[in-house]
Amino acid sequence: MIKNIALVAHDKKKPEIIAWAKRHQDKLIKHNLYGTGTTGKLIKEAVPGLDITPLKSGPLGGDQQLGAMICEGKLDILFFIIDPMTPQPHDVDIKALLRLSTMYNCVVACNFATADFVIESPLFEEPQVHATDFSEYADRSI
Ligand SMILES: O=C(CO)COP(=O)(O)O
Repeated sequence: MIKNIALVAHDKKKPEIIAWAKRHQDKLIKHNLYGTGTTGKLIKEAVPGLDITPLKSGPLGGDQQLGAMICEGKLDILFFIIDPMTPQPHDVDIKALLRLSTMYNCVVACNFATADFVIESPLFEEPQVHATDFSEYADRSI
């Protein structure tokens, strides 16, 4: 089952996500890949086999673009490697992205331990089963 997958890492985590993507390229290559601008560009340069569609850079709206994809059901898995020790100018966008991922039951990995679990899971190749139940928001327009 082909999935839509996003790869994102904060600056200090970029060398690690490049190495991680290289290590898992045989699995990633079978899916539609997206990345925030800088992360996507760096992975594409380092791992030319991976055809990543670049969005805007995170601080310039890329995180928001991913949030919009999640709302529209266009993203299945988000590898979002966060640097917890560096303040980010777009902290509100990061929070918004994590909130929407939670809301829409999108699979999210914020560190490499979880990223490994997700990519090694037998469910990685299976159709997504956890649709969000919006019945409690029936009074809202969805
Ligand atoms: O800031 C980011 C995620 O919050 C990542 O953006 P870049 O990939 O453009 O550096």
